[in-house]
Amino acid sequence: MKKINKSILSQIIAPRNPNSYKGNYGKILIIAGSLPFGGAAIMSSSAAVHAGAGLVTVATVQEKFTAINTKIPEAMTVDYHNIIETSDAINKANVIVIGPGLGTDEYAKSLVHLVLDNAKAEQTLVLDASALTIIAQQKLSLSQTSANLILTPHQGEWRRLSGLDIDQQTEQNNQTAINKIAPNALLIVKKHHSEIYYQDQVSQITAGNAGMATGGMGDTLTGIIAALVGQFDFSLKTVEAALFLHSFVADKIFEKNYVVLPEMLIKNLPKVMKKIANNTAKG
Ligand SMILES: NC(=O)C1=CN([C@@H]2O[C@H](COP(=O)(O)OP(=O)(O)OC[C@H]3O[C@@H](n4cnc5c(N)ncnc54)[C@H](O)[C@@H]3O)[C@@H](O)[C@H]2O)[C@@H](O)CC1
Ligand SMILES: Nc1ncnc2c1ncn2[C@@H]1O[C@H](COP(=O)(O)OP(=O)(O)O)[C@@H](O)[C@H]1O
Ligand SMILES: [Mg+2]
Repeated sequence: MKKINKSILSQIIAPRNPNSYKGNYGKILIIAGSLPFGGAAIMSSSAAVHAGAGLVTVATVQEKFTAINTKIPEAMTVDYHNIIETSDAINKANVIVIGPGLGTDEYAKSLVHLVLDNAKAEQTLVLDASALTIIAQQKLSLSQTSANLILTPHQGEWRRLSGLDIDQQTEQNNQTAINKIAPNALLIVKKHHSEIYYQDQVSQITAGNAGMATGGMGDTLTGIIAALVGQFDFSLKTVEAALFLHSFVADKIFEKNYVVLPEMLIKNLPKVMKKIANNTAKG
């Protein structure tokens, strides 16, 4: 299994073109949150904004708009109960994230169907958390969508999707399972030293720490992945860089802190990315 190290960061994260504007850095739509899980939508969208996404829209329940607007004024909001506005936002996005804090009720299920039915080839779709649980419960096929697919289950969600118990989640078994579920998808199995499976290539990050074992850390990762794909386009390397960046920033924080909270990680993203981009520029 290939190990992903720090060098991946400077292969992807580059200085910005002086003549660029927000439209050059990705339109991200994050379909997330529900009454009990407002924080997931906040952490995912805040991570996307701080990792450099040009425009971020959160589709969620109206009750959470004030919290989102207060915490992340950069992000726009759409009421996901308004199907016309949500469909329009799906059409306009470069990257769509669905699942963090969405819950698994009938309405959440209909949103997962809406996205799977409407995502287009030039878009990237990140399926996380509740969306993965819905796909597993309903045995939904992922073959009808032509978008680039990124699945980000933790080991418990991967168990639901693949039917593999955690001690059976070996490289070989995971590869066979993703080839059956969605052969063209990029799969991240999240754990200590997360693994990436994509078109017969398997890689693993060596960064990451137990301080990250806190609610919202995966929601944060989805925002970082979306932001990097929005800025640097979909590729295995872009997703490897996003996964590594998440744990790399967390490791720096963990040197001096007992736990790594999503907010601490998110706040550090612009500075760490600037340092990487400066090094990239130096060659
Ligand atoms: N502040 C918030 O709004 C938060 C909302 N969250 C949302 O809560 C919903 C439920 O997600 P959960 O992941 O909590 O619950 P799940 O029920 O999907 O997964 C937890 C189950 O997986 C098992 N498991 C095995 N290996 C694991 C691993 N490496 N990491 C995590 N669990 C593992 C656990 O033992 C447990 O049985 C999702 O929509 C999620 O996005 C969470 O992200 C936490 C924070
Ligand atoms: N002990 C650990 N070592 C390294 N990374 C960890 C550890 N615990 C959690 N993480 C990382 O934190 C994130 C947790 O994701 P997830 O379980 O989906 O969180 P949530 O749904 O609460 O946002 C994953 O990226 C995972 O790899
Ligand atoms: Mg999660």
